[in-house]
Amino acid sequence: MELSVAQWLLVICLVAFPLLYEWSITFKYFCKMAFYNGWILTLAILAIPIFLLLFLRFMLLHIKYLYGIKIEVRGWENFNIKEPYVVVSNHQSSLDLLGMMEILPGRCVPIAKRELMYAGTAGLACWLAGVIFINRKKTDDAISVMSEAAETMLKEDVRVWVFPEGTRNHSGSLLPFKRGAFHLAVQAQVPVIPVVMSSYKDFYSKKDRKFATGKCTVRILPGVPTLGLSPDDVPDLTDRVRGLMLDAFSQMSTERPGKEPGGIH
Ligand SMILES: CCCCCCCCCCCCCCC(=O)SCCNC(=O)CCNC(=O)[C@H](O)C(C)(C)COP(=O)(O)OP(=O)(O)OC[C@H]1O[C@@H](n2cnc3c(N)ncnc32)[C@H](O)[C@@H]1OP(=O)(O)O
Ligand SMILES: CCCCCCCC/C=C\CCCCCCCC(=O)OC[C@@H](O)COP(=O)(O)O
Repeated sequence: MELSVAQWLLVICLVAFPLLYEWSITFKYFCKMAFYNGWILTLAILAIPIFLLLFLRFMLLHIKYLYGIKIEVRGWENFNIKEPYVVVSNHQSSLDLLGMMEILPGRCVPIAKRELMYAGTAGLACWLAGVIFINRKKTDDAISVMSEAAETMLKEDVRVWVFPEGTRNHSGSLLPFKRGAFHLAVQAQVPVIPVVMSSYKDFYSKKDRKFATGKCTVRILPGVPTLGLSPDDVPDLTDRVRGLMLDAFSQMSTERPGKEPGGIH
């Protein structure tokens, strides 16, 4: 039986792909990231007609199993607050979505950069689900969107999730915090609940093109009240919350979680 050129190419690809995947850490990294983004874009098509953040959450929960990432959550009790609050969490990578979806409280809306709105089906699903978009290039616009969010939180009893570093940070520590989240909490007079995701460096590194299986701990810290605080107190509140998160992050980094078997290797 003679094979056509197309068939030969197919055979070569079928043989080369698994070999490359096993031998090259970089190839594996790009495959896994491509699948991550592609899978989210695909799932978003299903999410578009439902447009509920809670639905997005349940749709994305299985991804940690595909990637063999074990997520341990500590401090659930700190979310047992009936009133609205502002969640602030560290931001290492787009993989934060996994930790975020693991604990996303009900009626909680994330604040995201405006560019995400144009991320194809995922952007549309986020927009329909009520994600709040801010234009980081126009400070005044971003501030007025966040002030509106403070009113909405109280009027509609919603919680808001902010990444106060304002950008992804692979440095293995926390960047200085922007103050928007804390102004928001003070304006609404609601507590700030810090959430810390442990470092991914044991299993994921964009710089080294590494993406293995592993474990991440997500800690929900006790809420920090803002009742009675004024805009003048925001710098101190920001520093205090960052200090608490940095302590938790450093402590979790020394715990050095071991690798977990399973998932896409
Ligand atoms: C199946 C499909 C699934 C799809 C996926 C599911 C959904 C998941 C969605 C996940 C989304 C995750 C997205 C993550 C991101 O996009 S992170 C990037 C965007 N977020 C942020 O940037 C938030 C943090 N940034 C801030 O808080 C900033 O302060 C900001 C408000 C944006 C303004 O930034 P900037 O222009 O850089 O200015 P400064 O920070 O320097 O601030 C200038 C002065 O203004 C004061 N300030 C800030 N906010 C306020 C406010 N609300 N009210 C009054 N004043 C404010 C600030 O304190 C500065 O003054 P001083 O220097 O303190 O005097
Ligand atoms: C037809 C258009 C196709 C567009 C393809 C876009 C590919 C992206 C697909 C899916 C994205 C998955 C959603 C992940 C959400 C994670 C949010 C995130 O990590 O945003 C980064 C933002 O916090 C900070 O950005 P910068 O670090 O400042 O940069």
